[in-house]
Amino acid sequence: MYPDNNTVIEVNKLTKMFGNFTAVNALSFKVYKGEIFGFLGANGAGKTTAIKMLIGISNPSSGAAKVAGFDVFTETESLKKSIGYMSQKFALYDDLTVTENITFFGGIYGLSKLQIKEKAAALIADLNLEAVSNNLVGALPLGWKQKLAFSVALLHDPKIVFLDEPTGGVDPITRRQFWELIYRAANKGTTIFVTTHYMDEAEYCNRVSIMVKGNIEALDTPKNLKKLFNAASMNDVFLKLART
Ligand SMILES: Nc1ncnc2c1ncn2[C@@H]1O[C@H](COP(=O)(O)OP(=O)(O)OP(=O)(O)O)[C@@H](O)[C@H]1O
Repeated sequence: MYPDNNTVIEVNKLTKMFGNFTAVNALSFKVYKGEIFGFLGANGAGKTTAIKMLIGISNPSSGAAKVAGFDVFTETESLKKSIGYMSQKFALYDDLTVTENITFFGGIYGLSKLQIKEKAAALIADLNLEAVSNNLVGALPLGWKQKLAFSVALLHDPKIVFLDEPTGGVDPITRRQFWELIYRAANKGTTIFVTTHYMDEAEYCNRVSIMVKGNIEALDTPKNLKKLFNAASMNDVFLKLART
């Protein structure tokens, strides 16, 4: 399905130690253009530590990785320009309006004034935010904030967007709507690297890896993982692995 020349993330024995503690242990995997890659694991499994290395803000202890063609040790500035990032904890500025947030992040991403104006108009229309474009983001419902934060993370047309628990705290219908945006971005060729604790979302991914105590214990399509673990759902797969 995904030929090797479409590899956008290539990880080889990537490891992170904190003193004597191995938080991420020799991860090796590839992620492809336009793929929705689920990066699962229980609390403390090492997901955030791995993501920090992949987005170029934490030096690996050993191993190698290329993200969007850039080395995570030596080319972090170019790497950062080629990716988008959104987490549950840090997204947008509550005390700026919708338009101001878009303008601010567009500037950080190095877009021109004209590009920002055009992209802001398209984004606001796309998300049906016309009526609230001059409202403070802090006053928006959480689900709207998340959709806006995702769209802002895509402003500079990154090759890959990293989503660290992007849908925490909202209801299943709102999460489903968020995933519609993910599918649209993936269909346009953007790679989605997503962590989640919601197993229904794991089912939506093209492939899923499951980390247990710093190791990737399983990596395949949801369909194959269910077969492999003789499980009815990804929830069952996850519980079987997490219990081992
Ligand atoms: N800076 C640090 N120094 C020491 N230990 C750390 C540091 N950062 C993370 N850890 C430890 O590394 C392990 C993995 O943490 P990490 O935050 O990557 O897990 P996670 O899978 O992202 O968990 P969660 O789902 O709760 O976000 C944990 O045991 C954590 O305590």
